[in-house]
Amino acid sequence: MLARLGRAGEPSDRHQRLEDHVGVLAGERPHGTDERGVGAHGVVPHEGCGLVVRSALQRVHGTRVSGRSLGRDAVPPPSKSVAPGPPRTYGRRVESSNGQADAWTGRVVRGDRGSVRVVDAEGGVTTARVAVPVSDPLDAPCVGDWVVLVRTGDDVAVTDVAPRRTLLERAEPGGSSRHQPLAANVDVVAVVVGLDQMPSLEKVERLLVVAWSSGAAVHVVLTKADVAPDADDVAHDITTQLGAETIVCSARTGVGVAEVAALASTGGTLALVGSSGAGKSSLVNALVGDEVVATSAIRSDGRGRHTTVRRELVALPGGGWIVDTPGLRGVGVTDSAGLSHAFADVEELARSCRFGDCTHQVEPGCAVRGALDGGTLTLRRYESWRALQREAEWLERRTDARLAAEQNRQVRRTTREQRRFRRARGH
Ligand SMILES: Nc1nc2c(ncn2[C@@H]2O[C@H](COP(=O)(O)OP(=O)(O)OP(=O)(O)O)[C@@H](O)[C@H]2O)c(=O)[nH]1
Ligand SMILES: [Zn+2]
Repeated sequence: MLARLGRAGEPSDRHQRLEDHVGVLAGERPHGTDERGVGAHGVVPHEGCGLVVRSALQRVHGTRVSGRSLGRDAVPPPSKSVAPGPPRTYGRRVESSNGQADAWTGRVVRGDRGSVRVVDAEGGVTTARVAVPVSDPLDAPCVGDWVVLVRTGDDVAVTDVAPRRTLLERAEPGGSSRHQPLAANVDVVAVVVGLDQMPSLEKVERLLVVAWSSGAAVHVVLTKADVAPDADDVAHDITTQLGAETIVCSARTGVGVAEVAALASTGGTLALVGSSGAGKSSLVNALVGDEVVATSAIRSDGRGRHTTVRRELVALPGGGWIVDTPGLRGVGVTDSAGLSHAFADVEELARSCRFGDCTHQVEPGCAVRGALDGGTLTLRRYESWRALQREAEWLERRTDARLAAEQNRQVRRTTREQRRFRRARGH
């Protein structure tokens, strides 16, 4: 199995590793990154699948294009085509070493429990069973992942997931320390905020932390500008108070939609996050120019507003890809890396406090309190930072405790098995 990126590492280290893993399976390189070779990334063939995955991946990357291609003719055509068709570079059929199975690569456009839909180079979509070990929910292939598919008879299985360049994730609802993958290999995360209500800066800050934790670039998209005469003032406040780049748009009138599309137009992947009803699905429809995602307004059963149940990767007409995520009601802050980005101003102040372990409460020489007193930092932002920081720390402790408990269970299981084995052999 391919190594998964750990989330527990030092933020900068994690992001460096994310960068190092750029484009392992991708036939096209994400914008803002260099073309890199595959072999250097330590891609390991999946044990027992009988395929030379490494050379397959090299071929996908265009470093080894010669040789026989047996997949194409040996395999029934994929079930369906997506429109508009994805770039042909999205994956390629690859050679099998045993002549019994064949394999190819592609990108997950939709993830369901236990199965995924994968688009390949020809634009075909295949539903495949997930056959990679998933001990942590984060290991499960999710939308945006580059995967290796293997066909054996009628069975198509995902046998490998490429290391993720970026990963948008959230803490599972209900206070659990488990994390849920939302979208992988995203280049830009847009935090979508509906201007039909006065946006809560704390909520936007929370979403910004989640967005920055992914390792992708981040923008705030203020939508429904058609019902907000003060849209530009709100944008100004968000830019100055939260330090985030902001786009004002309306799915209804089309204002600013091209600007949002430009975030992904160089072939990148754009993910939308935001609370339920913010206007994400409507924005996807406006961007794609089609009713591709059900919006709240056309839901007929009247049961709540959680309309976008499926997070599908959709091709944008002007290039690039977009994925909508379900409305995040209670988003858990997943790690401190995102916090450092979303509160870069406050964390920079904290670094210049006199004491390294300053709690920014009563200590002399506290730069944070100094900024509060001097009026350059608002109490609102300071309190929002403290609250999210406490939450991230709590979650990290819970995660460590859970991982330790799982490790203990594994050790006990192995010891039990060894004992049984020795007994069976008469020792
Ligand atoms: N006036 C106005 N209303 C909009 C706009 N975009 C969306 N809406 C309305 O806002 C409501 C919610 O829009 P959705 O696009 O379904 O919101 P969502 O963020 O996808 O919601 P979830 O799928 O629940 O996460 C619907 O009634 C839309 O018609 C806009 O630009 N202007
Ligand atoms: Zn301090």
